[in-house]
Amino acid sequence: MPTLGVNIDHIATIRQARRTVEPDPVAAAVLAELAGADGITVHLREDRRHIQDRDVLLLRQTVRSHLNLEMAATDEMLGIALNIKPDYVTLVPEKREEVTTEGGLDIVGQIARIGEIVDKLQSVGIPVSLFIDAQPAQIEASVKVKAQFIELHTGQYAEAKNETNRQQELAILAKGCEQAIKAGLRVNAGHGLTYWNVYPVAALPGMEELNIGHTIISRAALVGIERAVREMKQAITVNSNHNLD
Ligand SMILES: CC(=O)[C@@H](O)[C@H](O)COP(=O)(O)O
Ligand SMILES: NCC(=O)COP(=O)(O)O
Repeated sequence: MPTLGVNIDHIATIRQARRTVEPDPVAAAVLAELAGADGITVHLREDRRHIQDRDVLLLRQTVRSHLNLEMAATDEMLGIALNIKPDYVTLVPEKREEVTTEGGLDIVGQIARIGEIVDKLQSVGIPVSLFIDAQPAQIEASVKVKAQFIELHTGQYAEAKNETNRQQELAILAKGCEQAIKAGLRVNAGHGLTYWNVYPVAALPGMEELNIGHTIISRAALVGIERAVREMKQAITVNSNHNLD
């Protein structure tokens, strides 16, 4: 069964909604690791809508499992990655206007540029994963640029409108996973996975790691609300510094 990389972007989304200091993704990463996360994933977007540079710097020092830095294939991000040296980098496509990552990275269409970035990162010992759709040509191109990993974009599977469509998307992922492993790539997957749809993807032969964020942070907000309200009632009633852990 694959390991779990917990994406903590949406802890930062809540913080940035108020431009304040809580909740801190660095603290969330510690708690996620204590709960069994095998890795921590953050997406440092060019528009800095959630994760900030400060977060990545601190996470580099505090993460005890492995830190996966998702980033666009730009010179700015390359500079940050070379400086911070995460445990691995996942190159992802990015559009300012999108609500979340909409598709896989087009390796075929920018093979020279991606190859150059993969080389630069790997020359200083940073393994690279490419976030792609499970299309044969994109997988072949990922082999050509010598990436170690791909991360299969599971968004279309997650958004399937009915069971037939879901099975079709799962079959595409299964085929892609098999093709990639045969070609020597290591395979991760993620995007839009939830408690309800994760198992069939986790069960794909050879799948190494699933990166999951939004559904975990959503659930954390709900399962944590009872305690949070109780603690606020306590803080209102007792005139002392509330000792939150
Ligand atoms: C590439 C990818 O799938 C993740 O980056 C995920 O989408 C989280 O990033 P956002 O929360 O910014 O969409
Ligand atoms: N690369 C996918 C990821 O990190 C998490 O995506 P999501 O679970 O927040 O959709």
